[in-house]
Amino acid sequence: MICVKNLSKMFDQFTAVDDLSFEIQSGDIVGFLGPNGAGKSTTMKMLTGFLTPTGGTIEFDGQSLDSNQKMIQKSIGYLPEGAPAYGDMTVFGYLNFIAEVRELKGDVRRERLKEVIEKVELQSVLNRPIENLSKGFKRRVGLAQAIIHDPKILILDEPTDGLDPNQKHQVRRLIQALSRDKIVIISTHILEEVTAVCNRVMIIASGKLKFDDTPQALQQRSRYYHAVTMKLSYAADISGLAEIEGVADMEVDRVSGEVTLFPESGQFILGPVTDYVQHRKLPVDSLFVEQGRLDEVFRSITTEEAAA
Ligand SMILES: Nc1ncnc2c1ncn2[C@@H]1O[C@H](COP(=O)(O)OP(=O)(O)OP(=O)(O)O)[C@@H](O)[C@H]1O
Repeated sequence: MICVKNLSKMFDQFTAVDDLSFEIQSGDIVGFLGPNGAGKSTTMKMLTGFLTPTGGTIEFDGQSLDSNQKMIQKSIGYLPEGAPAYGDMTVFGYLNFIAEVRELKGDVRRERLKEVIEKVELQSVLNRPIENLSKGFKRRVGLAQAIIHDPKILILDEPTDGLDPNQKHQVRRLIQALSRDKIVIISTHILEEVTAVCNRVMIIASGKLKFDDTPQALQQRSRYYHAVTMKLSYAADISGLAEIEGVADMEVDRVSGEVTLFPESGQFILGPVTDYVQHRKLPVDSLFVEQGRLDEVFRSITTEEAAA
């Protein structure tokens, strides 16, 4: 378990991380979200012992990071932002070097290297210098070095940054497969990533924790949660839609032409809306219940902070 209390980091007079407190249990895959400059990387660097906090405490299984850094770092795998590596080394040379640094020896090292290379699918580039690889392969090499010693805690700073959609999918699957019995913390700008991979979301803005709950709870915060959106095949009189019982508001998207009906608090309006549409024979092409729009909640949570 990771226990963080009142963590802060100042760079001169600037507060990058401001009084963060949270606990993370084994099995948690935490999505760490926040706008640019929110303090995600700084927090991750403090969790991994690369940066010393200005204030607060970090404990792993009851042991303070401050006084047990070397021992705790052995159980952490870290993919820093941008996945830095020694560019002139070959992929195999680099991973072998990291395995050595992680004190893996003999058969265990050979086995781990084989396993990780297969898992991250690096077989085709093993003898190529890292600097000549595509961005996607560089990220994968970064991921491989982070997991080589089978750490209990994985801290991944934007692991899918710069990957194409197929590679993103592959890395997410890999993170999910790796996550059993581990703590995984990933920072990302991709909101869909948290619903695809994480069971917990933490949002920070200006160094402060603004949200800490499940991805579903985040979606439920959206004003679109359980709204009904429909598209009509041609213009029709829709004024009555706003009068349906349980409907609080109606909006028409000028670009897409979609009509969205927002429910009153706690109401589920799909039934009355479909009844109305059928009864009035409205020319509806598509109609669905919204699950909540993450970009909208993210904006409202992080700009509340800016306004505060
Ligand atoms: N070494 C440093 N010296 C001074 N300021 C720093 C330093 N490192 C980070 N900062 C500042 O601290 C703030 C938080 O930076 P951080 O990199 O943690 O944000 P982030 O949430 O990871 O952002 P991004 O999503 O853009 O990677 C930023 O304003 C950044 O400029």
